Amino acid sequence: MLSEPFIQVAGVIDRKEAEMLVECGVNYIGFPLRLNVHKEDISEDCASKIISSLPRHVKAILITYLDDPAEIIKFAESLGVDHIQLHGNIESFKVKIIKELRPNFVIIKSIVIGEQDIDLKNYVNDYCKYVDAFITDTYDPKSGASGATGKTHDWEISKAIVNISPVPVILAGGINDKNVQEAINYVGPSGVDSHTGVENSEGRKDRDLVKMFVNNAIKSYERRCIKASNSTTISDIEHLYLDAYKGINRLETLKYLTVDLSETIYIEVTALIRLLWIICSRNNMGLDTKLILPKLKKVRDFLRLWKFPQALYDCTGRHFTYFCCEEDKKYFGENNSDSDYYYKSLSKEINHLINNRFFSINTYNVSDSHNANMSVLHKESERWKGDLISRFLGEKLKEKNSSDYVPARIVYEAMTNALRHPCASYIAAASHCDDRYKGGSFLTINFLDDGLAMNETLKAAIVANKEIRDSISADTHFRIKLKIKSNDDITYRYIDTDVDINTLDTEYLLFIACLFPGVSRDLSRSCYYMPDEQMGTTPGMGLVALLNCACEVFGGSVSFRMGHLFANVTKHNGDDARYLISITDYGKLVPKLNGNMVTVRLPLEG
Ligand SMILES: O=C(O)c1ccccc1NCC(=O)[C@H](O)[C@H](O)COP(=O)(O)O
Repeated sequence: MLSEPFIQVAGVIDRKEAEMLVECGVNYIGFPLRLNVHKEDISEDCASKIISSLPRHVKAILITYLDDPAEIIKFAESLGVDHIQLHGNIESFKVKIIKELRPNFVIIKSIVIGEQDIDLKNYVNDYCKYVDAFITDTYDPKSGASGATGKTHDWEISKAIVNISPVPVILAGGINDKNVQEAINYVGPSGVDSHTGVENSEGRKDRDLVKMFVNNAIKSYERRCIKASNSTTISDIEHLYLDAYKGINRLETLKYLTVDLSETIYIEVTALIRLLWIICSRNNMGLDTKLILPKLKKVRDFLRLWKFPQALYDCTGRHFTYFCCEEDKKYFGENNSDSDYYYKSLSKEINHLINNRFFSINTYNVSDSHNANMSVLHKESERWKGDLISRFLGEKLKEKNSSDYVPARIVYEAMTNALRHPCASYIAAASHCDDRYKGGSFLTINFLDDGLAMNETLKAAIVANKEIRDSISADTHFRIKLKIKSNDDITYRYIDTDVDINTLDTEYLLFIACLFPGVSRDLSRSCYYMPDEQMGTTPGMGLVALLNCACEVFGGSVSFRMGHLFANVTKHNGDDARYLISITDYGKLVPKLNGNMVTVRLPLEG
């Protein structure tokens, strides 16, 4: 694991220089040794002495052209380093051997732009399994050097590598105090490296240049901007989020983050919810997020229509304008009163739910008071029984309402779970019609909370030896077919819901166990627990009822997002399994998400 922000300077000449780099805030020092083109700056003996004197937070990196795994390991260990930058043409199977022999080694593989004609995608796919990061560097055809050239390369190529690589990418080659900000903003690397760019005319590292290089790099890293596309869906926001996380600069540590919606001409409600979640969690950690609003007035009006300003206020206690970039504040008033004005002028049955695309986003603060939580539940599920929505659903849903299985029931079941288990401070419920999802037309209802992920809650209950399963509802048994996607592998397995949950070993199974009948008994940890008799539901059958309504009655799907796992549940047609659950493990690509996200999709006519 690399620390953040990654700022490397390579080629120290002596101990004094190394101390100066540390004082200036450099956290990685590169020692180019055993090279076949360059003369070394320092003897191996002297390098080893400097390495042993570095403070713990500064890491030494051995930069080498060696390509024999045993020799590399021996050399690194004799120097006292566990970070290696493989700068030569070492084959991937050899990198694999190093990783297997020394899993604790942090391996960075160089990709020298212009040196060889390689297929970048294949190269990245081939090496990424065994390396912790890539570093892009410049080839100088005149001197034949592939490092310390002082020359930049085509950043478009490095940017493409950042986009395709699942591991962090560091940018090197001609980087200095003057271009480092532009380089970070353009390429979006997870770290930067400089050698000759911070040297004076005598080839010694210059304190002022190093200081400016480090400070400018840090400034850029603190102010990352993520830009949404013109048609912004939840998966776009997810990808922006993934990309931002892929680097070592995580959203939760970035001091300032700007989300640029300026080009957006269409935005899904679920994308807004995802954004809401990101902004709220950052706000809770005291980190600042700014929004550049859509240029198109129609889209800014949609934000009002979906009550996004109000939702942000509900979740953070800060007015929407707090999150707007200075020049955008004029679009929304100093308080949220202009959104009330908008509603008054718009009402007219909210333009028949905006020309038949039914949009809503409601955010509720939830508390530890039973009455308050019941009123939240009541408010949202009653809203779904209202005339206008019923009429809309009656016309549009493929499976027409039957008295028991109206979407209000789905809303009720989803909200009940969100209120009971995760100890959340807010719950958001949003809905919209999406006619672009997998070619069909769907009503999408999205629930989001900021509490403890359901699988974590279950894990905690198991560890605490709590009674987690209700015996009556656990009598309902069925079989699930699991499809597990992890990296490039897909595996299938069957699981019956009558297994003993305490014996479930993997995280996937624990995740799935949350959907088993009867699970819920006492998962509430120390937070407020709503007695089942007051909720009026069978214990532990909330999620089962939700799956039953959405997948079987309406022929739709339910997706769950917990931690770094994502599961999509559909009715299974084929063997004796009742549901097909596809699990995608984002693994190390994303940190665990705090909270739960449940998305229900119900097919619509036409
Ligand atoms: O730094 C070296 O002397 C070196 C020599 C041969 C291969 C690689 C080398 N260094 C790799 C680096 O990480 C350099 O810092 C990188 O090439 C950037 O150098 P510069 O363009 O001078 O900033």
